[in-house]
Amino acid sequence: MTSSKISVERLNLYYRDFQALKNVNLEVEENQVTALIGPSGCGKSTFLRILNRMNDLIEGVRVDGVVLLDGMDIYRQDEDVVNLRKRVGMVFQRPNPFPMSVYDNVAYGPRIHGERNKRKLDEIVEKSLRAAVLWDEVQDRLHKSALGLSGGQQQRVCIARLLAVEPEVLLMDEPTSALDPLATMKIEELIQVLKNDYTIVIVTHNMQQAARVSGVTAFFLNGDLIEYGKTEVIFTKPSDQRTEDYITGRFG
Ligand SMILES: Nc1ncnc2c1ncn2[C@@H]1O[C@H](COP(=O)(O)OP(=O)(O)OP(=O)(O)O)[C@@H](O)[C@H]1O
Repeated sequence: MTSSKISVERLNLYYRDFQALKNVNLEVEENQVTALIGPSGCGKSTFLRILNRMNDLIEGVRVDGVVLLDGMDIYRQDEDVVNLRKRVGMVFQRPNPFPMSVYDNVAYGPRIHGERNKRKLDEIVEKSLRAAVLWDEVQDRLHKSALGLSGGQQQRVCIARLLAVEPEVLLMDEPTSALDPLATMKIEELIQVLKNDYTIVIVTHNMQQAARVSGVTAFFLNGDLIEYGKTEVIFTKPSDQRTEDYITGRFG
């Protein structure tokens, strides 16, 4: 049995008069990894940002349609956007730890949300770093700058920073595009572990990566969601010719 964590219904997004998403309908399953694939400019990142209202920060954006998170519309007027972004956190292409220690990066969110107790913060930092499979690598350098870590470690600091505020959904926008193959593999392994506790939506340009990490794949083209379904089906027997052309490398 699977259930939807997020339901997107009749979603349109405009950047001023340019329509970047066209009548998109998609169910994001709970405790599943959903991969968004498609050629550059098709609207993957725009769609990802819909899910925690990051597009609100871009001038000239207009959204219509419905996005339900656990059945509640996140675009309703009284939605608490700060709380929404705590529940639906985001990891970006380039690791972007704050220029502060590893510890302070991870403690940042809980502190903002009012946690002051040192012992409690220590616990949260350790738990989050363990969950991001980074603890063993950084436990003796917690108070050194996160910027001194490798790219892959920095990306895991960013993931630990998210986990520290106990999100429900993790949005990942090409999280390995700036990483070498070994660091990429570690993040992919981490995604497999995290999906037991979180609902994950990942944008990737890398089709092998989508096939490796996701259970569901959605293919976008020019702002349309062409189709989505079980990853193995999308990659072996897609129902739309355009999906087949894309996954077999005929364009994109
Ligand atoms: N801030 C913006 N203002 C105007 N147009 C934008 C803005 N951001 C994106 N677009 C346009 O919306 C469309 C979708 O862009 P988006 O970045 O979502 O695509 P993408 O599939 O994630 O691309 P990529 O794989 O290259 O990151 C593109 O045509 C892009 O030029």
